[in-house]
Parts: sequence; C-alpha cells; structure tokens
Amino acid sequence: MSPSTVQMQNLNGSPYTVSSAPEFRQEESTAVEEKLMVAVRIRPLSTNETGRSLYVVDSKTIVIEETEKERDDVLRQKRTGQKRYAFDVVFDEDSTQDEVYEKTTKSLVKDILVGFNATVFAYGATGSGKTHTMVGHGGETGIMVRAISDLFDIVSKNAYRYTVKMSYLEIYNENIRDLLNPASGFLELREDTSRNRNIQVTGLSEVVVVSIDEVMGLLHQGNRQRTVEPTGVNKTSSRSHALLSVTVCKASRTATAVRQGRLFMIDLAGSERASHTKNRGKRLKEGAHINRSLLALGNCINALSGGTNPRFVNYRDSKLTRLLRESLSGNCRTVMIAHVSSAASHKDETRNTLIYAARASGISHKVERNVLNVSFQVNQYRSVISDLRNEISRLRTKLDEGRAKSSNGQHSDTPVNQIRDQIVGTFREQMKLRRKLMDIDGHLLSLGVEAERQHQIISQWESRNNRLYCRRTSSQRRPNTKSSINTSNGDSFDNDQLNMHQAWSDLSYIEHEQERYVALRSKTVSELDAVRQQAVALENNLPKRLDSETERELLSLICRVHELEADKMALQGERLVESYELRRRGDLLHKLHRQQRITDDIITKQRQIIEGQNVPLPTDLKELYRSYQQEIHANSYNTDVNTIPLTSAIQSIDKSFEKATIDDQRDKNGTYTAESRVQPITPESRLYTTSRYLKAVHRELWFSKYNKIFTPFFLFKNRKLEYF
Ligand SMILES: Nc1ncnc2c1ncn2[C@@H]1O[C@H](COP(=O)(O)OP(=O)(O)OP(=O)(O)O)[C@@H](O)[C@H]1O
Repeated sequence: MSPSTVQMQNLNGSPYTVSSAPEFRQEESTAVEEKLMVAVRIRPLSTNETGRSLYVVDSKTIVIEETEKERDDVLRQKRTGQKRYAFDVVFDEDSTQDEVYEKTTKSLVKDILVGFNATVFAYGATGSGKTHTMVGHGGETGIMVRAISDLFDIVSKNAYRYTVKMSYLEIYNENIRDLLNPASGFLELREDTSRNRNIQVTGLSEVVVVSIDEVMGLLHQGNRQRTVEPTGVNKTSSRSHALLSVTVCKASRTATAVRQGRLFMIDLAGSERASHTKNRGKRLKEGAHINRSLLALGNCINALSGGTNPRFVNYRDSKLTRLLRESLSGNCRTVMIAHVSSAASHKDETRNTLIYAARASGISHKVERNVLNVSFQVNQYRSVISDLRNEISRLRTKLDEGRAKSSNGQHSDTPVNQIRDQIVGTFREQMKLRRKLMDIDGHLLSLGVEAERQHQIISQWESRNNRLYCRRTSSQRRPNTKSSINTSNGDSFDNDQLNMHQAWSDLSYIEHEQERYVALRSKTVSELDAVRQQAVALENNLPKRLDSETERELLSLICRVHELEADKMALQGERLVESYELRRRGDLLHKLHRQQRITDDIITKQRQIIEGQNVPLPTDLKELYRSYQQEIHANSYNTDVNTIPLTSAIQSIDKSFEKATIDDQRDKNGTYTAESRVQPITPESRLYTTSRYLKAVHRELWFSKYNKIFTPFFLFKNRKLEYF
C-alpha cells in the first residue's frame, strides 16, 4: 500500500509523496539499496491433518517434497525427490508470536520513528495462519498490536513530540472500505498526477491516537467490521485484504523539519482453490476477487524480481497492487511473511507460496528517510481544508434540500444539528487551548531570548571586572557581585554596576516566569488531551445516533475539517518556534563574531611580541604540538579531516591556546588582569579555533612532506588569508 494512502486525504502530504516530491528534502544522503526481506512461517498441523510434505532444515532453509510432475521431469538432474528453498528466516511450527514479531517487525518500528517507511505483509493460502500472525487469536496477540504497543512504549520515553495517526481499510471484492468509519461507504483510489503519480484513498479517515488503549479500541472496532466468513478450509476465513497504517510524525521544538515515518501492516486474504474450499455463490465470487488480486500481486513480484520484463510492472490490475506499489518498489522497507502449512494435503498451495516468496526475495529498492518541511505542510493543510469545506457545503445543501422536501424545512432541532453543535463545541475548545499553547510557547521563547540577553550583560560586566564568567542561574548568583554594588565607587552606584544589578534582578524575574509558564504549559497540554478524547468519543458515537448516510458523512467531514484546522495550528506553532530559534541563533552568531574579533586582536599582538622579541615557544606547547602532529598523522593523513579525534584535539588546543595567550596575564587569584581583557574560551570559540587549528595541521602535513618549516596558525596572523 502506498504510504500516501494514509496521509493524502488529511494532510495531502503523504509519506509516499514525502519521499519523492521536490518539496521535501532529504536530510542526509541516506538512500540505500535494500532487499525485500522474506520470512516463511509454517503453521502447526490441525487435528484432522495427517502426513507432511514440508520439512525445516535450519533457521533459513526448508525442503518440500516434489510433486509427481516434478519427479517425472527427465530434464531434472538432481533427482532428490525434494526441493530446497532458502529465505531470510524460517519459523517452524513451534515458533511463538513473539519470535516472529522480534525477527520481522520490531526493527521496522524503530525505523519509522526515524523517518523511514516500512511495510510488513502476510501472504499465503487460505487457512495458512496469516491472520494468526498479523492480528492474533485469543491471548496470542499478533504483529499489529505488538508493533503499536512497542511504538507507544518508545514514544512515551522520548523527549521529542510525536504525533501518531492510524487508519485501517479493507479491500473486499475490489472495493475499499474504511474499517474505522464503515459508514463512509466504498472509497475511491485517486492517482495524484502532480506528485509522481502517487496513489491516494479519498475520504479514508485517519485518527490521531494518543494512547495504546485508544489504538486497541480502534483495532478491535476495525477487526469487528472486517469481512470474515466460514469456508470449507477455515472457520474464520478473512474474505478481504486488511491494511493497517500507522504514521508517526516527529517534530522537534527547534528543528525546521518534521520527520515522518509510516508502517503498513497488511493481512492479505488467502488464495483459495474452489475444489478445496467447496465455496459456492457469494463465497465463490469473493474467492475469485481474492485470487485475481493475488495473481496481480504475483505478477508484480515476478516482474520486479526480474522474472519477466523487468522494465514494466503492471500495478494497475488490482486495487491491492496499486496500493502496494510503494511497498514493493518505492521508498519503503518491506518484509513479507509467507505462510504455509506442512500438511501433505496442502502441498500444492505450499509450493506455490514458496515459489512466490522465493521470487520476492529478488526484489530490492532504494530506501531513504522522509524529512518534510513545516511550511510546506502548512500549505498542504490549507488546500485540503479548503477541499473539505467545499465538500461540506455540497453535503449541507443536499441535506437541506432533502429536509425541505420531507418536512417543509422544520429542522432546527434535528439530531444532526445537536450533534454538530456538540462536535463543533469540542473543536472550538481544542482550538482555544491550542491557541493558548501557541501563546505560551511564544512567551517561553521570548523569555529564553531575554534571559540570554541578561546573561550577556552579566558576562560582559564580569569580564570587564576580570572575572571568568560561567553561566549561572539567578539563584546561583556569585555572592560578591551582590556586595560589590556599593563598594567600588564610594557611596554612589556607577551606571555599569546598576546595569549589572538590574540584569541579575531581571534574570531572577525571567526564571520565575519561565517556571510558571512551563507549569501552565503542561496543564494546558493535559486539558487539550482531555478535550481531544471527548471529540474522539463523539465521533465514534456518530453512527449510533444518526441513520442518514448523508448526515453521517457531513458530520464526519466537519470533524475532519476541525481536526485539520487543529493540526494546522499546531504546525503554525512549530513555525513560530522555528522563527524564534533563528533569531536566537542570529544573536549567538553575532556574539561569536564579537569574540572572534577580540581573539584575532590578541593573536596579532602576541605574534608581534613573539616575532619582535624572538620569544621561543614554551616547551609544553611544543610538546603538545608534536603529539598532535603524530596523532593526526596516525589518524587522518590521506583521510578526511573530520576523522581527527576532536575531543583530545580540542582539549590540547584549549591548553595551548590559553597558555600561549593569557597564562602570564593572570593574577595570583587566577583572574585575568585588566589589560588582557581576554574572553575565556567558550565552546563556540573553541570550535572555531579548533577548525582553524585542524586546517593548519593539514597545512603542516603539506609543509613537512616538502621539508618546509611550519609554525602554528596563531603565529601567522598576517598570513591568515593565505592559509585559511
Ligand atoms: N502458528 C499458529 N499456531 C497456532 N494456530 C495457528 C497458527 N497459525 C494458524 N493457526 C490456526 O489456524 C487457523 C487458520 O488460521 P488463520 O485464520 O490465521 O489463517 P489465514 O491464513 O488468515 O486464513 P484466511 O486466508 O482464510 O483468512 C486458525 O484457527 C488459527 O488459530
């Protein structure tokens, strides 16, 4: 299933689209060629099955007894009577649900959290155990529940903000139904020509979920809706393909991009032979549809694995293959779990499944992370919301016309209006709380910027007064800065002291405000969660309270619009944070440039002194320099500069730089003398210095190669441009 299926109707910025559309950028060059992973699971024999045709050799290999036709094939050279197949992993009859999950899907959950798309699908003949693996039976939970529960487990322990959304659909007799909102009827597939022909399911509901309990509720609700009927082979045979999708958006408070990953978990209907299943009438028709779509899937697998013409893969033959396109050949990590029975009576089906699975092993495609830009997403929201609003006004007109005919327009107190008012009420409340959250975030950011400004005032004062500044909160304020206010200049404060004193008191107020707003924020987040739950409960009750299809459609669309409005606002909040972050970084850069200028002046003066007076370099500095040289030779000569062990380089640079420039300018208390005005080495200036130093070291390597004498960069200020 294409990842876009999930997102498109809501965000219009599906993960499918994400991976390929130009609006999205790749974070790093992470596209890698990956093979589709194929696992085979053998279900235990049932009580009425006797005789085996399949044997497990080891954790990767199985053998199946040959058919009579194969045995009679005179061209076959090795007549062992058995055919051997190797896969990524083979699960025997005794394998547990946990083992299957751990070895096939667990790693995919981690992948989607860092922005990859992934699919796991169960394939096999009817009754071979697909639903057992994917959904589970009785207490034995399947992959779907395990994956989502793992996902929430990781998300709850993580500091990032995640949004988790799920959708669940079935393809029954070539019709797509929303299992979370069956009232929406059959849904259409739409090919988005503007976006690399991605496939979308129009009107598929996608629910934002906040807890595993909520997910379990939705899963059960969806599974109850799924078409399951007894057949001659399986008492609970799934008559449809079920596609569960979980999308995770990870937005960091400061980043300009959002990572989005999507996991599809698919329980395919099983292929069936009428002679085996003894299906008639409706069941027979269902079986024909299932077989047709599985045949189309088999053809795609065949083509993709290079079996036939590798250049053309026909996805158009069924809805299943159109939806699975991305999973089979696009930006997606895919795992196929082929299910077979070892019973001799199922030998033909087992053999066919193994042939399919072996072909699928040959499929590989490029996989990369999805990183999407927040601004782009906001625009996408806008356009989807506007489409939905048009749809709502069309439905409203239709509903009003219908009522006018039947009841002369007396409809002000109809249930639909009451429910709509309730729904709109909860969404208004959500919007109010979201707005409040945005205000709080904005305020917290301004407080952060303001605190930074006060720290700068204090650090400048301290450096002017020969103190080494280290960042403190107002409660850790240096005691003597309080007392120094009225001692240095007789009985009157000078302006400088007043400013510094004011800065400390402002900082204390800011920190107090920050604490207050952080508490307010967490309270608002809890309130928002409660209102969101209320809205979900109302939405879930819709089908019970309304009997007209159009009314239900109208109200569910109204819900969608409001949900999207709310999501859009959340993204706008993200943009706000982004712009504050840019401002903060701008300020930091400004500060670093100022420090760089001062450092450059110091270096120039020292060079003049050293050159003018022929001052020899201190031994420890020479020693340090020599050990660097060796280290760099050992680690990075002819390699990338980034591989130089930075930590030790930085430490040594700190020492040598500090010593060479300011050692002799400290008084006996260790503070710097007024003349030196040296800015202490900050992490930023240290990094800047380091990068210059490392470049210099590379120059030095060049010098030593050609027997020239090299001197560290800070002795060559006048040649700086030439060197760096
Ligand atoms: N690994 C297993 N361990 C125990 N029981 C299993 C296992 N696999 C399947 N079964 C049992 O076999 C029966 C058929 O399994 P299941 O319904 O999962 O098959 P299926 O492939 O989904 O069939 P269909 O395609 O008809 O829906 C069920 O009663 C199920 O409990």
